[in-house]
Amino acid sequence: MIDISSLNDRQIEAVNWQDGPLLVLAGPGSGKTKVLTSRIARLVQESSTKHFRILALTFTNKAAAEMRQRIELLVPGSGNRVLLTTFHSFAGDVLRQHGHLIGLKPDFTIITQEGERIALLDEAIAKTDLHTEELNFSGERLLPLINRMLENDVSADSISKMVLALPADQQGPIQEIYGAYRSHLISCNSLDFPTLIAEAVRIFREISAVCNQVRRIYKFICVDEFQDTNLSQYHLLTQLINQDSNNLFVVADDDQIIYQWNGASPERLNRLRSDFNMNLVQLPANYRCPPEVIEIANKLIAHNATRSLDKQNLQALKPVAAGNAVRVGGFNSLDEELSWVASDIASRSELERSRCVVLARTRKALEGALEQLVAKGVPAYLAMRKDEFVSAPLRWLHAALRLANNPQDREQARRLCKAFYALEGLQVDPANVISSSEAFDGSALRAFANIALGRAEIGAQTSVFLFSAIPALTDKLDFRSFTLATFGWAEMLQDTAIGTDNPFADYGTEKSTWSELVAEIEGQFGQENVTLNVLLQELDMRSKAPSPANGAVPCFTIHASKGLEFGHVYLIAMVEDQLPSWAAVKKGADSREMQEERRNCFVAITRTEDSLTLTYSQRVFGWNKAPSRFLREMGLIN
Ligand SMILES: Nc1ncnc2c1ncn2[C@@H]1O[C@H](COP(=O)(O)OP(=O)(O)OP(=O)(O)O)[C@@H](O)[C@H]1O
Repeated sequence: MIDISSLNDRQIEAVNWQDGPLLVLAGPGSGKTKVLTSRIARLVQESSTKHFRILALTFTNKAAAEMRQRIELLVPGSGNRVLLTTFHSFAGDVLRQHGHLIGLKPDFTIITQEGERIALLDEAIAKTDLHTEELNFSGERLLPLINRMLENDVSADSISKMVLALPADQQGPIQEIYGAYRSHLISCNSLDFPTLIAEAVRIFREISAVCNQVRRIYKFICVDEFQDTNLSQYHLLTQLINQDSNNLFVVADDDQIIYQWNGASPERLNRLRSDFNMNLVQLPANYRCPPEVIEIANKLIAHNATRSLDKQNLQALKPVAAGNAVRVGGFNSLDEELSWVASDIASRSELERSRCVVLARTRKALEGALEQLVAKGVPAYLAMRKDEFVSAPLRWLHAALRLANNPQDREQARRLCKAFYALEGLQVDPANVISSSEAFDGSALRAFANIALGRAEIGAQTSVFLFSAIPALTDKLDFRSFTLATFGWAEMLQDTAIGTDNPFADYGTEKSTWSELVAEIEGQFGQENVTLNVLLQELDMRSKAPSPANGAVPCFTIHASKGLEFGHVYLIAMVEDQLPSWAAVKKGADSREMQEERRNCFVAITRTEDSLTLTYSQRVFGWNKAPSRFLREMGLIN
């Protein structure tokens, strides 16, 4: 039996929820993750003789990995009964299995770079007969609109309504370009993040056999952080629900919607409640924050008009501790402010320092904070997504694997040759690689090896490596042996490397990141199910940023801090035009944008376990700024 004795009554009610739809409307720090993982563990344990599976959808790989670990601890060996994954990864899985029904091959490529998406959109526009010069259309100009259409799951049926807001002469062309972009991606066997979801929805909608199969397998569906779903993700979810049982368990907090710009919306929660007639359990008890923080959080969020009408106030369960749990500091300039913050963090013991975080609405303010921390000898880092590896050995490995998977990929041939030059100092022309690949059954990778091996300047170690590893990879697609062989080769080159241009900078860190990511993917799918395609697609969905050094102080945007908790929170640059943002201030006090900014502030302050420090300055980036209106709304300044 799962031990739920430490849970409160409402948490227990949610954990023991059996069939039918339930919305767990819960504030920050109320144990949402605990409830979700305990319920899944209980369902698995109580149905050990059954074969159905449970699907749990999250928004980040990190959240999915953490929950998988927690469930594994509660019910060891539960991996084959539970699929804990992100919306995008789930859609990728569906498309690998069923994408052939819409003309997609299982080894499709995921496009993560904005520039590549723009180029594909330009190609799609060129394929139409439209005179786009007159309309001043380009991929760069249209991509944001196409994104919005994809986030809103615009289909062939609904598109004419969606484009009504555009000038009359643009409506027809935009409809055509939207269709052309989706078809072009499929003809290139490529998808970007929004089309991953959109094409999975299309399969479910158009091919009922697929939809029914998925509904039969997944008897229970759970969603974490539902408030972040855009319409397209919502449609994906609704297709999965078996209408007879409606076993949908959703955890959400409408006060933590901070992805409105990405298609999330406060109305979606209301729609869910009416579409599925959801039962409701609220978790207002907060185990994380000091009562002083809860008091200001309640005051702040009460100013938002679009909350669920029946939403209960947060209740503080932590006792009041000695000392000030909330501090406010006003300064003359941002430099002075950040210098004070860095000194305050530096003055803490090593242990307490490692429990600190610096939060800001924008990266620019965080860069200043990082500089000040480092100057005061405090190890710190800026969290950011890293889409591609940068060290030459990892770039070479990644390009080689991508080329093995997609033998005629010109871009990967170019990257392979570039990384090879950095490592071996030998120039191979990518155009030559592609044009000579016909003689190697279309394999650009074998053509590359043939050209490189024919060059007199090639080193003996590289020769041996290419001669044995490339055919082994292209024949069996065994990425594990190839990875080991590549690391071995790279390390031999590293030992003899000379010169100042170091192609091995970051190699050690990136090698560890590679291994961690592969282990995470194998943990999600089971080692035997991770083929080369699965590996590459899942790698594309993950950040390649290294794990931070132990004890280093994170400098996070508020968005990056979502779902996390920290001993001491420093929320900096609390001025108008930063938090709230300039765009929200321009839209006005009652705008949707201003409410989203208020939720940003709410998310930031509720990360606090022990102490919260809010700082602002008169001069920020050279401009005079007023203190944030949120400080007043929280009752912290007059
Ligand atoms: N019944 C409980 N008794 C004691 N501590 C609890 C209980 N439930 C949750 N907690 C603690 O409260 C903290 C917050 O829990 P959790 O991380 O699950 O919050 P959350 O609701 O997912 O928060 P957020 O919305 O901010 O991401 C954790 O440290 C957790 O251990």
